[in-house]
Amino acid sequence: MAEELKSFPLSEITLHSSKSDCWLTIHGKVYDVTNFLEDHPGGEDVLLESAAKGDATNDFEDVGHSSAATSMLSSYLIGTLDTSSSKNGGVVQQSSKGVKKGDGNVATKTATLERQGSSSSSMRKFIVPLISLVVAFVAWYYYSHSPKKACCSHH
Ligand code: HEM
Repeated sequence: MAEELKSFPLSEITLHSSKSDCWLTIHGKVYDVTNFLEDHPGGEDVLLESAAKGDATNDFEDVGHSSAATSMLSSYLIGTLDTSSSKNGGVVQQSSKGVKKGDGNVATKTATLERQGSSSSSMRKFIVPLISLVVAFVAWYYYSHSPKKACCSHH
């Protein structure tokens, strides 16, 4: 009898990050490691930290766990990661960073545009009087060196 695994959004997994209730997700599967905390050769703290993030995939892989460790996972399996919540503004596996990064990029782009906008407008503020000055100087130069003046001067 194939049991349907329950699916949990990442936001719910992160709620279970205490010593007495500790869930984490690795490769899209959700594990309740509460009873494993004390037995984990890497210590309980790392598990609790990963649980607080929810997605422990990278942490688990970075350590280079043995195949024995990987096969232990199945005994703690309680469900799968619900990725559909991302469409409703939720967070998905490995994408909480991505989402934030995306927002960050938009913010950076906006800031850059704003900066460009303000710099180009300050450029205009600077260039307009400069051009007026140049025009005024050229006008004065031609006026004071005009042939008419030279012709009518009696020096
Ligand atoms: C349910 C998930 C996990 C299981 C079943 C598990 C199991 C194991 C096992 C059996 C070992 C001994 C070495 C080996 O066989 O590879 C180990 C070591 C280790 N684990 Fe995990 N682990 C899990 C999750 C994590 C997570 C999320 C981290 C986060 C960083 C982590 C960090 C470590 C570290 C640092 C060691 C090395 C300990 C040492 O060599 O002193 N583990 N783990």
